[in-house]
Amino acid sequence: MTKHICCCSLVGRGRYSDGPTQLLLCFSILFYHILPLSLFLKNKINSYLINTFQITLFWLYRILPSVRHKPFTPMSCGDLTENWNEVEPDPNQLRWKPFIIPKSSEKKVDFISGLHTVCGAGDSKSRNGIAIHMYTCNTSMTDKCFQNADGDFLIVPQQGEILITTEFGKMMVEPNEICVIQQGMRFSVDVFGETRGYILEVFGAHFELPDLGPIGANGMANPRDFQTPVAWYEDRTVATGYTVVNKYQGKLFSCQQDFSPFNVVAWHGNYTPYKYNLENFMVINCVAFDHADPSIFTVLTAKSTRPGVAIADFVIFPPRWGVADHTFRPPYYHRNCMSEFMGLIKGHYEAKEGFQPGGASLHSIMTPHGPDVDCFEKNSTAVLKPERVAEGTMAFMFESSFSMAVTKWGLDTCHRLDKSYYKCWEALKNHFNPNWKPSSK
Ligand SMILES: O=C(O)Cc1cc(O)ccc1O
Ligand SMILES: [Fe+2]
Repeated sequence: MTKHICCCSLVGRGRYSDGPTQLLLCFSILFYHILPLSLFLKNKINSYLINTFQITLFWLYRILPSVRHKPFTPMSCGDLTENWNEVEPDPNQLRWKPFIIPKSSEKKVDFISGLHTVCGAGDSKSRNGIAIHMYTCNTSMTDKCFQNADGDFLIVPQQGEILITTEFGKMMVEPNEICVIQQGMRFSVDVFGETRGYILEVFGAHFELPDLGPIGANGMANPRDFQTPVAWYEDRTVATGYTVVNKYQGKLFSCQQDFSPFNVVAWHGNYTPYKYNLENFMVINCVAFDHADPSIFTVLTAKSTRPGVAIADFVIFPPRWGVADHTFRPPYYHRNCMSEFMGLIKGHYEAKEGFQPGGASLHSIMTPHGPDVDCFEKNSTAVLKPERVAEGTMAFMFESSFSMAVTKWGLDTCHRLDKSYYKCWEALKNHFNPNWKPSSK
């Protein structure tokens, strides 16, 4: 079998080299995977293997160490939570209308105050779990940064580009691109209007490319298409106080310091933030008959310790050709041993009307779901010629082996739950005909 060398595992937990710009600083090494590591580079051409050992290391050469700050004190968490027992469990199919973005003329909301937890499971303390958040904001973070001590954020902008200043440099991330800010990396978000997006947070694992198995050397998300920032720094004293917000054990804390944390003059290593344009996804799919599992659309996965079982997969439904013969081409009706949270960046999802950009759906473990009645009827009799599917659209799924609980905000106080969702299947008819014969194969 072809040996594929394109697995990039940004694994491990680094410690920041956090002192003055000398080489005598701490670095971390973690022996984790048996895969070669590749480094996401600032340009698309020069992707290369950093080495063939199983290590994650990084050095940050900075002007002042992060330790020079006043003590952290608790602050309001708003709608951000890791309490999965706020409301009773709900096994129903759930669908949300587009989440409301506050108007800046009414209320200034930045990326942090605009975080709302929709659902999740597990726990940041035992380093095993997942949380799904929406961010809806209208104002840039000024003299304020965020760090997540609990896990990694995979950010999916849906409306409005976000300019993320990180300790490693700056990244502009537009809708149809995604980025990952790994555990502990400090960042600040600038926005340019009403802004909305989705966040998949994983505790205790990092995102990596899925193993390609029989696909071989290339396909799906290729390592060369991941981009990482170049070092950017400011040597800025902030006499009025710079605020560092720390998400720690599911709660928010803040502290003050008198300098910008974006004071990293240079960095080196393979534990970095990175971004990826979903247009670069090389789609693999059925070219004969039947409907492949959407795992073939996995962009990134956060593996659990159980082989083959993900804490969470980030899966997309990109524009593609549908060519399958003798096949009902849209998704099948199913119950899943995984939880499926779906969002829509743009366009229209093939299987359902009423699922709108900026909205979401959750089909929990073993909750039945599938195409709505119109999609079923239309595609049951459609002539199976080659057809473009999902042109101009981008839906995605956060698929998790965890049985997720929905928060009080998600079920109630966001006021976006579409209570009529179940009706889209009510008119499904019985078409069973025991005498039916296939006309031709
Ligand atoms: O439920 C969904 O819409 C997502 C999905 C799509 C698909 O093509 C097959 C299975 C699946 O869960
Ligand atoms: Fe599904």
